[in-house]
Amino acid sequence: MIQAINYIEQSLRDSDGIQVTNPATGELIASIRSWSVADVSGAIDRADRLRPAWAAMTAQERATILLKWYNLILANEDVLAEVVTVEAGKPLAEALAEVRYGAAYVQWYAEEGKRAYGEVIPSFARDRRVLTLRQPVGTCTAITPWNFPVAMITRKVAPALAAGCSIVVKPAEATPLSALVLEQLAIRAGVPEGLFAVTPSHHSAAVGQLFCTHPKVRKLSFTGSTRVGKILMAQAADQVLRLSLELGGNAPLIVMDDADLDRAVRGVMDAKFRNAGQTCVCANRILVHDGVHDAFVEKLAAAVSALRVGNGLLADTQIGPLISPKEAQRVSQLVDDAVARGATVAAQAQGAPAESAFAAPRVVTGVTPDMDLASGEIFGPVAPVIRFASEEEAIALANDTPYGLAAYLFTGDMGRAWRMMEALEYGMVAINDGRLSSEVAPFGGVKQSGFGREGSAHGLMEYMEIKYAMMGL
Ligand SMILES: NC(=O)c1ccc[n+]([C@@H]2O[C@H](COP(=O)([O-])OP(=O)(O)OC[C@H]3O[C@@H](n4cnc5c(N)ncnc54)[C@H](O)[C@@H]3O)[C@@H](O)[C@H]2O)c1
Ligand SMILES: N[C@@H](CC=O)C(=O)O
Repeated sequence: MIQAINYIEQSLRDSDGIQVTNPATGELIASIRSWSVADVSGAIDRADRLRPAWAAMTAQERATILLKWYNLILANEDVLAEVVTVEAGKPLAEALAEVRYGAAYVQWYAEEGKRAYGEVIPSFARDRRVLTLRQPVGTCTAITPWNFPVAMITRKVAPALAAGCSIVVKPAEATPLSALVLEQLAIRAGVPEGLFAVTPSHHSAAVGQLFCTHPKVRKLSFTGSTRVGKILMAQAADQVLRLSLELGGNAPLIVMDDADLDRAVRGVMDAKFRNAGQTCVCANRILVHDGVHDAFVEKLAAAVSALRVGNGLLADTQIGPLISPKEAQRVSQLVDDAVARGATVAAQAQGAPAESAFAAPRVVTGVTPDMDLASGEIFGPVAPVIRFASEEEAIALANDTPYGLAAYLFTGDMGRAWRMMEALEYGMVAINDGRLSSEVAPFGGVKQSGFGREGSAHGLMEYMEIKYAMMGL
């Protein structure tokens, strides 16, 4: 049994609760308490009671505790990384990178909380003074997915705590263990127990409804699918609840005929195959100019064929399993459907065991926009290649989706890069690079990829209200 389970209090274990399994082996790792809706409601009440004392502290006092939490996460990074690998499947090196990435949000917001400045505004009258101040939103809730079980929590909880809010988090059922370890480390750092509460539950839909309707909740931050985001948005309308929605994507990665092809291939390997393709910002459609299509596909095929698939705990694994056998089956069906409609599997990595949660990394050529492989979110290690003939066609293809999270562009012409970046209807555009996530930058989408930003100074403002104060002299 992994060392990390020792971090989880005995009281949180329950043999009839949520069964957490290792997607690489199907083995049961732990069984933990599933919170009832009434229990979660109690957690919200408790978080709300603890909030005023936390909000009354100075930003520096909160920062001191958050920095202790940051240091504790780093001191336990190997344990946390192992938990992430065992419950989510991603290779250890990637899991460690996620833990450090997640910790970076805690450090960033510990510091940024001290800069939640107000304004003194030139007045509209000689005898009046106009100013603004920032105040914490209040008691918050969050619902998070399984694909980044550490970072998707810290990038909500750190700004919430830094702003002076309390927050109750329901993690994904597949990955509650890293969330519980994060909570324990926060308590050890000095965050009052219950101010940041983790409430894993089998009752996702009912807890979601509670988060939208509980009278003490002032905000819900959700990361997950567009389907569930829409349900929550409808439920939140009744009490005009403040929302942040970080939803699904269908990222285009455009390779122009003037691109450095080796660099573009490296970009696809980063943007497509991170976490076995289970990332909201994963390149979902590789759009390649006719003039370089064959040369590019040859290089990409060589790189994908060389990927090593296996259990994430093994040192040389580059691609772990998907989150469940059902997901692997869904991804294979998408490829089969595209092939039946005329596409070709141009390359495939070896080593993915059949009938399991593993999916073979593949390059599929001859894909057209109407195929399900191109129009939906793949969430697996498959790179569909679509040809185009002009800059205008590339932009039209890229924007022809209800999603608008991330886009990638490879070109050697800086004028074209600027022009195309502006024309892409996406919240984030990476030029000549396949990685854009960072705690210093505003992460978020447009269209049906949601609204709100996480990371950077903008992420703190998601947890603060502006109060306008006017004083007559
Ligand atoms: N934009 C981003 O920052 C971002 C980041 C990571 C993942 N995602 C998206 O998340 C999705 C993958 O994650 P997933 O499969 O866990 O998504 P999901 O929407 O199925 O689940 C996300 C969370 O919502 C909960 N949930 C499920 N049904 C619910 C309901 N009716 N009411 C309330 N909560 C409910 C789940 O238990 C889980 O905790 C992908 O679409 C991916 O693009 C987006
Ligand atoms: N991968 C994203 C989160 C979405 O999956 C990130 O880089 O933060």
